[in-house]
This record gives sequence, C-alpha cells and structure tokens, in this order.
Amino acid sequence: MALSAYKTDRRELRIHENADDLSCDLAEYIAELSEASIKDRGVFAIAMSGGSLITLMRKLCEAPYIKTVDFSKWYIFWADERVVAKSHSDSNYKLAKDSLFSKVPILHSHVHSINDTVTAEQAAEDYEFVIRQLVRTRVISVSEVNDCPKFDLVLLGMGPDGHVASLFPNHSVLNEKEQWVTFITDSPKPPPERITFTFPVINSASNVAVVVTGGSKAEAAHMAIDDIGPDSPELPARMVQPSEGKLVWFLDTAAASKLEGVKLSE
Ligand SMILES: O=C1O[C@H](COP(=O)(O)O)[C@@H](O)[C@H](O)[C@H]1O
Repeated sequence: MALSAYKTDRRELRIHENADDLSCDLAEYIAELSEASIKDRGVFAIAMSGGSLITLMRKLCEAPYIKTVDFSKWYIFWADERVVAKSHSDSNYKLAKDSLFSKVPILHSHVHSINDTVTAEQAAEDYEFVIRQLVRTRVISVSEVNDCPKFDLVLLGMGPDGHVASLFPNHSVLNEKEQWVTFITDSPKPPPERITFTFPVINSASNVAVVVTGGSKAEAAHMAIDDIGPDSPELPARMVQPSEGKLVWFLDTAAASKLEGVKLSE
C-alpha cells in the first residue's frame, strides 16, 4: 500500500516511505500484470533495465510470488544493456540473472539477452531482429498505432540526470523515430557503449513503470513529473509518455521530496 497515491487516467504516482515498502508494492504490481497478460495472451513479455531497479524487484523471489507467479510464461528483454561480456559486473543481464532469474523458474530460452561478441551497432541491430521475430510470432504484441512492439511491461529506472534506459539528456538518439533499438558509444555514465530501446518502443508498451529511489534523484523527478511549463528542457524521463498504455511512477519519499502538491507527512 502506497503512503500516497495520485492517479489520473493515464498516470499514477505511488510514493512509499521506504525501499522495502516500495519493493512489496512493485512485486504486487508486476505479479498482477503478469497474471492479466498470461490470462489474456498466454505469455508475459517484460523488458527491464539495470541498476537499482533490480534490487527493488527482489520481493518477486519471495513468498507468495515465487509460488503464485507463472514465471514459465515470462519472456525477458532489456530496455537497455551495456555492451560488455555477459559475465562482466557492468552487465545488466548479469545483475538480473544473479539477483533474480537464478532464483525463479524462468526458462533459459525465454531470456533474450544481447549478443555480447559484436560491436554496439551490430548488437542493437541483432536485438531488433530478435524482437521482430518475436513480434511476428506474437510473443510480443504489436501496436496498432505504429506497428511497434507492444511489451506487456517496460520497467525503467532513472538516473540523477533524468536518463532512462540508455537515453541520456541532449543525446541525438532521443529523437530516433525509425529504429526500435539503437546504440550509443558515448554514454556519459560508464561504460560508454550501450544499446537501448528508443522512445517509440517504450511509449508503445501496454504498461511502463519508472522506479526511482533516493534524494539525489528528487530534482530530476520534479522536472520529469511536475507541470513545469512549455519551456521545459527535453528530459528523457519526461519523454516517457505511453501513447495508449499506462504509466506508473514508483518513488520513495526522498525521490518524491521535490514534487509539487504532494503531501508526504501523513
Ligand atoms: O546506467 C544505467 O542507469 C539507469 C539508472 O540506474 P540506477 O542504479 O541509478 O537506478 C538504469 O535504469 C539503466 O538500466 C542503466 O543501464
């Protein structure tokens, strides 16, 4: 149960007193979407990010979810990945595998990690190819608006600079409209080479969650969420606006501390 929840038709803010409460709510949210999607389509196509998000997903490995969630129907993708070996400590795949997949019954063949033996450009191209195959076989739905893949859930973290996935402020890939997956070789946060979903894919998802904790991200959360007028900078997190799907922000009180009109004292 969130300490505070603010909901409009398309966007919800769930603010929690601490990371543990947030983790419980996040697990419940993911479990509910998984159940609905498996009932509707027989599978659950989920794209995740790396970083603190993965630790915050830890409750999924515990009761009751370890028993009630049908992980065998999950198909896993990455909204962004660092182009390093899968065994490298910077790999988002390794982080998720060590903290999550090795603890729940997800099928190895359903885990779609990047090709880590090629350049960033080739890895992005290969990853888009894999996604196209799975759209064709309907493991991933397709958006009727723009033919983009429509993931059941895209999970994003946010950096203190407002980046989401590997879409960083002022980078030209923010405006990529054609490709589903692109690459960068100049990430301001190491490591420099990454692949990332583009905004057309993120914003075509049925559900998008942005999961943010800590005071260092409070200013970016304010800039991303609050109504700051027409001259607002092009902050990546602010550009997360699902065209048909639902957006939920999960925040702890520290990350929510600069939001306007949010009462946190009760
Ligand atoms: O580099 C990255 O950073 C973001 C944010 O990470 P966090 O540890 O501050 O939550 C993450 O969402 C992204 O996947 C990752 O590649």
